[in-house]
Amino acid sequence: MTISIWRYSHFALAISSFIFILLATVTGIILAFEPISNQLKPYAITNADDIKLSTVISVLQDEYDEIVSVEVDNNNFVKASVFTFEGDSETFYLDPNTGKKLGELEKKAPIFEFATNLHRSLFLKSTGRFLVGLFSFLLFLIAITGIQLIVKRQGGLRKFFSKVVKENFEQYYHVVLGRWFLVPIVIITLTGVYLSLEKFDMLPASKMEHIETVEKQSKEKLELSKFKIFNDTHLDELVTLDFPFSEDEEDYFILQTTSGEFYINQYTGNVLSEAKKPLVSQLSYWSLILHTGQGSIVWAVVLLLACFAILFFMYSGFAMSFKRLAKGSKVKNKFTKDTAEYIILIGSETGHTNKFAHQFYNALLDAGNTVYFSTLNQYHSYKEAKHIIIFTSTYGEGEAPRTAKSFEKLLPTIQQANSIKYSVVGFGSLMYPDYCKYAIEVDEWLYNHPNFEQNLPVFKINNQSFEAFKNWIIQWNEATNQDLKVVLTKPLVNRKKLKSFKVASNSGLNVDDTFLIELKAEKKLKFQSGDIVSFYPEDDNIERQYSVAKVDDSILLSIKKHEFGKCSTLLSQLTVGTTIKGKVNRNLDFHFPSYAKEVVMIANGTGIAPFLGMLNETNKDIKTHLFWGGRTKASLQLYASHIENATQKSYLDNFNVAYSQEQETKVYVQDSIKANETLISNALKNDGVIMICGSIAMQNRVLEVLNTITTTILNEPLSTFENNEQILMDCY
Ligand SMILES: Cc1cc2nc3c(=O)[nH]c(=O)nc-3n(C[C@H](O)[C@H](O)[C@H](O)COP(=O)(O)O)c2cc1C
Repeated sequence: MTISIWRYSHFALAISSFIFILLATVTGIILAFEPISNQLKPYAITNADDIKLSTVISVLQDEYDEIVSVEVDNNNFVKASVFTFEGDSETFYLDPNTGKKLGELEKKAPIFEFATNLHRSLFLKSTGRFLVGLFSFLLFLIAITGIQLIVKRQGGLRKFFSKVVKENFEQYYHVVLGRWFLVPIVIITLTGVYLSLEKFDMLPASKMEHIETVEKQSKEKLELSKFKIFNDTHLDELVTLDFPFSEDEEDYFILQTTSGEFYINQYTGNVLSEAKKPLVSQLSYWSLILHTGQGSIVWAVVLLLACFAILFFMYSGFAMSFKRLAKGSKVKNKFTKDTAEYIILIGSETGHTNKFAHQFYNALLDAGNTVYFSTLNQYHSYKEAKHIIIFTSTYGEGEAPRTAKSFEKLLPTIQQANSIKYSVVGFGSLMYPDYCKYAIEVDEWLYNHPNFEQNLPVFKINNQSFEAFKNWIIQWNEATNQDLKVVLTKPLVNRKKLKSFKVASNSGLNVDDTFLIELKAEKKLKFQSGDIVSFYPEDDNIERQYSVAKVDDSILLSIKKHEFGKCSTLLSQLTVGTTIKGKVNRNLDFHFPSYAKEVVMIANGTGIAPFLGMLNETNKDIKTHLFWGGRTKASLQLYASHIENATQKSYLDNFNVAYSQEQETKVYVQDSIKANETLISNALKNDGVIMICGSIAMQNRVLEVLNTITTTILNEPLSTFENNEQILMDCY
């Protein structure tokens, strides 16, 4: 079954049972507090498996004239019905070790009474009970379809618990919490269904069949505390013990335990007859315990958390669906398919690709072009088209996403009037072995099709990176001689929340127009190398981010000044003592992995910045390698002192530099990586971590080389190590 069918089923089930599940969950939250509060009361016994029934009987015999019954309820409270020496009849909770009364029997609190009725039957008697059973079953199906969705998303059952790609808050925690709470939710729902079936007598008959036992030889009268069965039974097994009604030998003890029922001679202690609890009753008992959390504070807390998780799933599920609909691929086309020169076709499963395609569509329109926007499923003939631009994600295991499923069949059946230039942009994730596979296939089909001519090679974008998208726009502009602009629309920053940073040093520009600037936060600030600092120049308020190195509690940034770059120009001109406002965001995915035995850092240009700080965080026991690519020897001067310092302290074991302009044959950082394939494969094999920081173009080249190394030397695709969190990236 394809992922869309699972998603639709999951969504349809959730929609159809929303109100009932909401009611059941809210009342479930209230009810989870009942066993918790019960377990905090002094009546609950914690060491029931240590206390023998015979002990309880002896202490009760000392304290009272006559015992009628002893009972342990589902809360682990021990109850006794007795006659006192004064002739009064009493029933109370007792301390099983002393026989002393601990308190009167308590009635269920009205709030729990109310919540129980609502939870069990919605105050609708049998109809309500039926509905609750039905919706419990639907919730079970939602959980099962959810498991299937996670398996598909993670790329197989084996990767069920591997790293989850974070697309947004709702999606991330829907999956993460889903993985942790699926088991409790399946248990809650199955036990709920079972209890409903029981109420409707839909379970097989469960009468206990007594079998008389051959009476033991001994007819000797024994004290109760010497009865073997009372010594063998502990309180964790006891349900009730009813004492004989009279002293007549025909009257006997009736002992009910969690496993069965026994009739016991009141003088000899011999078992007269016994019956095993049928499986159906045992399942009913465990269903009740597991569904209500009675008797266990830990399980009751798990149930409580599972109820909160269900509420979160409802919120996040609807939020995701709403966002997906809002991101819909519909655009009000200004031009028809036969009048537009530019045709944008998208393939998307969950709508993330659409925002990039919309930006490109608007940029083309703003530049005065005629554009038509549609999906790959609606591929047609286009009379005036000169360019087709395809934006498509990859789903399942390298398959077409939902809005591209029919494209492969349609393509050979439709003839275009003119030769059309095409460009394919693939959206995918390096966490999957078939990275952007569908986009690559589309590119191949068009390449081999007589109507099409390649304008740009297929371009792959990892995890919806906007920086990578901007890089593709640059390539597009160069290839088509255009100047399209795309901006990532971000909410405006609240300037009052920004922090002040004072410039402690500024190296000035080097031969590559690059500089190092050191900033000190004016107020105390917690940060680490690899975190991100953002600045918002006042004239456009657009966010600019830089990767941070922490050196002596200062923020060290390495920045390239761009000719028309507002922020890089502003920063390059800051003198010592002046201040700038910004904020630091934690970037937990790119912190130094101090748990690893070996770390390989790979960077080009200013991407070296976070590593300059991390070289202070490593130690002699962690093998640390740095691969850096720059233009010339002079480019390295800016960082030389930091690298020498780390080498002297033995924090850096090996520094490998690749210059692209120093000699005739250009050497790039990916070439150094290729030349050191044994070092790289050994590091990965020994659970080492590879960190990559720098340009997207460098990242793509390096990843290709790494993939070749892992597949040829280690027989594993790079995605295996990516899933293992052994590849950390921060590229722009
Ligand atoms: C269940 C699932 C399967 C995926 N399979 C792949 C895959 O095989 N190859 C890949 O490169 N990306 C894969 N991805 C990542 C998506 O292609 C990526 O997140 C993309 O940006 C989603 O865009 P869309 O929402 O427009 O479909 C998968 C994502 C999910 C959730």
